[in-house]
Amino acid sequence: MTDRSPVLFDASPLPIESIADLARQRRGAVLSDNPDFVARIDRGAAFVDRLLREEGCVYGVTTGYGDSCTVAIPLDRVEELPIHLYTFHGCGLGHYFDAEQSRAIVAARLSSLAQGYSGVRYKLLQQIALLLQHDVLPLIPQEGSVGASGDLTPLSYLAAVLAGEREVQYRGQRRPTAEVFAELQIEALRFQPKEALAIMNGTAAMTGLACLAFDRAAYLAALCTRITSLAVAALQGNAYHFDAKLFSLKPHPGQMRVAARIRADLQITGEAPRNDKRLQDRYSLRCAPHVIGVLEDALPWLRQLIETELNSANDNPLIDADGEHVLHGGHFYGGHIAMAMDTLKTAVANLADLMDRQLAQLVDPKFNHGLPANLSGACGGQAPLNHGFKAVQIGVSAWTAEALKLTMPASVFSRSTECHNQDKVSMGTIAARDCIRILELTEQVAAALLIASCQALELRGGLDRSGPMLQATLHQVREQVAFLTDDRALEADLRRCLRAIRQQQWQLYP
Ligand SMILES: N[C@@H](Cc1ccc(O)cc1)C(=O)O
Repeated sequence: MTDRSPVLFDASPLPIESIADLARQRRGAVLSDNPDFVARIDRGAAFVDRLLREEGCVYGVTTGYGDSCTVAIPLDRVEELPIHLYTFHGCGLGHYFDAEQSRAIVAARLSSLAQGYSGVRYKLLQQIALLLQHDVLPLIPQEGSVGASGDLTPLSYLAAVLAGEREVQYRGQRRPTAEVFAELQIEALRFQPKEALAIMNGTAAMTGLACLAFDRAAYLAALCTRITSLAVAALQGNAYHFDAKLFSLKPHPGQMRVAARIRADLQITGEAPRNDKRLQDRYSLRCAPHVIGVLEDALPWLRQLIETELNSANDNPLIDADGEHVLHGGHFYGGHIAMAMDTLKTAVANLADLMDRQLAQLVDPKFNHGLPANLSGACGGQAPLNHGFKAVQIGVSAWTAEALKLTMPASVFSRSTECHNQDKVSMGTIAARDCIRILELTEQVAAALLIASCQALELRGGLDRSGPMLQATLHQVREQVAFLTDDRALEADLRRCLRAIRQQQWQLYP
């Protein structure tokens, strides 16, 4: 049964799926009101207060930020400092994160602050939870983070909104925060001296995006496996390329899982014959488990990187209220997410490339073993006029090229910034944005392949030969997209199919 209970933020570790479910509005959000949790959070804020009173000096509270930490802030002005911090970072540009992405970002920040090492009040966590509960989402420009001093600029938009400033997305509209707060009777927060820094000085933008990317990639890997099975059936490929014994001899677990799924789809049980009539298919069929398997095998490692970041205190300085320490470090550095997203985007783009090659086999009478050119379903006098999937293949080539082009690692483009204080940075947010874009393009390729491979299977009259899993997929696709007889503009069909993929509408494998 799918869990519909609200995601609980109480410092216990959250899996990626909690953030993805929350972002997709399958689950709500609730902040723990357990008295021990509340007290633990507030102890951090109280310790910062005490420190300020006793020592009169705390980094980012009585000093300027980053390279400006040598500048002293007069004690009677420390309350103004957090307002300056989110204000001067209000310089993001580019497109805005969409609602789903913004929810993931806000939730990732709440998860980190709920660890209890950021020296913020429980009240601040409540204010963030309120945003999620009312679905009042900061309007955050995507560009302007180097992902090392935290996602300072994107997260300044969260800070500003908590304080009742800037703009939000609310019920599909872009509106001034103050107006929406007034409507919902939410009071703007006045930050304590360290609170704006705690909100902004972390990796939540890239981490929220990474959760969404992981979830989409895992679904795409399964979908690409199903598409491969459809293509093998439609091309009358050699199903024994996925033989269990064969895969036990090179036992990468994810790769073996992909082969097992294809075997189940194709209903292959017995032993491979000594000589199949199709001895060896092209690599985009024969090596599909070796391509999809790379992604499947990367997922557990990627999960570990993303979930460790998600459930970490990733700002600076950290406040250890129990040990009465201020811990100065660089946990805002998003190196792990940068590596995870650079890796994931490469693995996902390889799926696009694999499917692009499968389509090349399906549409081309030189390789498709007797299927009509371009998978056209037109007969008789109509046949010469019709071009079937010709333009779709061209589209797939373009989407694949665009995806592959974006795989250049972002993390190697570190550059010294902020007067050389941030002289090595992660670029993890750029990697995560690239990864999301590559996922979009690869989902487009998958939508096209799904439609084309179903068309091919039907042209082959192959329904009787294919097992229940392929039949189920064929019926599901037919609910969205009719068989292509005469040429028609396929954009609407592609978009319907794409929507189903994005909503992960089909349960593909148990
Ligand atoms: N990330 C820096 C703080 C910082 C904040 C805002 C800046 O504009 C620059 C730097 C640190 O903790 O060391």
